[in-house]
Amino acid sequence: MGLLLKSLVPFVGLILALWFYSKDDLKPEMLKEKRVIVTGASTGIGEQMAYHLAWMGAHILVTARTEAKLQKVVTQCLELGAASAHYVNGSMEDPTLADDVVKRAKQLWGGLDMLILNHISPTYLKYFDGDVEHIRKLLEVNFLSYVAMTLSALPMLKESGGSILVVSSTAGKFAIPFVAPYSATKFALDGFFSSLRQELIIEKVNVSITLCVLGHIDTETAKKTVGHVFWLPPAPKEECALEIIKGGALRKRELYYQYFAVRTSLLIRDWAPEYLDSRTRNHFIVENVKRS
Ligand SMILES: NC(=O)C1=CN([C@@H]2O[C@H](COP(=O)(O)OP(=O)(O)OC[C@H]3O[C@@H](n4cnc5c(N)ncnc54)[C@H](OP(=O)(O)O)[C@@H]3O)[C@@H](O)[C@H]2O)C=CC1
Ligand SMILES: C[C@H](CCC(=O)NCCS(=O)(=O)O)[C@H]1CC[C@H]2[C@@H]3C(=O)C[C@@H]4C[C@H](O)CC[C@]4(C)[C@H]3CC[C@]12C
Repeated sequence: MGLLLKSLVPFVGLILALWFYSKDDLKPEMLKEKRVIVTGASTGIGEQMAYHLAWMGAHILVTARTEAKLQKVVTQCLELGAASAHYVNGSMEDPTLADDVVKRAKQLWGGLDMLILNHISPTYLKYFDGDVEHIRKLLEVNFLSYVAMTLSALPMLKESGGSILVVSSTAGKFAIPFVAPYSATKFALDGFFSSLRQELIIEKVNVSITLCVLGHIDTETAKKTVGHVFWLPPAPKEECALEIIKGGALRKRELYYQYFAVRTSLLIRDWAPEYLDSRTRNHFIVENVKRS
């Protein structure tokens, strides 16, 4: 036992040291003058990403449905130091919008360096009630429009050696109750974009894809939706937004936020899935969850 411990301690030390020194860092200059589209940026994490990109001096194009909110985000981005800031408003339920947004970027800048796919259609947290129309709508907005935007943007991203950031969730990696329709769309994103990443690598195309796996974040929507049913405190949206940009700029394969909670859950998922299922269920106050 003593011998095992003696040989284990330096080994763990070595792993920790390697991890610490291999940590890359984001330099704000990396985003200066970069041409970036952020979807779902009228509020929440998307809005915070737009502000971080602004103080780093990027060119920004934000999208969402609510024009008045987008106008405010654009004004704020310009005040923070964005190289330029514009918006396109519309619903991603409209299958032509994805291409329109990308065309606008081409018209404004002649190219694109980063595509941040972040928008989601509003969803509920409750027992699945058989509402297949809701699943169809979420697939359209949360999944198919991501694919459509990627297809339209790929030629410009190939030219610039750019990046695609796909904002996903722990609910796209393991079983979280009461979000079945939403969870299906996030698992679909992992399947599609992880496969596409493999193809880009095989074809030596210099476009990175970063899948961002987020835990519980303190956006207004999240507070309203889960405040009364989830025990664990949420993490700050401002820090989360910065970590996403950092992960994309450093061309990471996947980004986890909050890092330790999410990575630990993923480790448990592969080795003791039943334990992860029951631990996750225990984080919910099920008495407060609606049935329909
Ligand atoms: N908050 C959390 O706890 C977690 C969030 N995530 C992920 O982070 C990302 C951002 O989440 P969060 O900031 O909380 O979400 P918010 O609800 O705060 O923001 C969603 C954004 O999407 C836009 N949107 C909604 N419907 C449509 C539509 N039909 N077409 C186009 N845009 C639309 C909204 O603007 P408008 O209404 O004006 O259209 C808004 O800008 C999402 O991908 C989410 O899955 C992942 C894990 C946890
Ligand atoms: C509360 C969920 C996070 C669970 C988690 O990651 N826990 C840490 C791991 S552990 O439990 O094993 O320790 C949130 C995961 C998915 C979120 C939902 C989501 O992403 C979609 C909506 C987004 C919207 O902005 C807010 C409401 C959501 C339904 C959101 C609610 C919180 C989650 C269920």
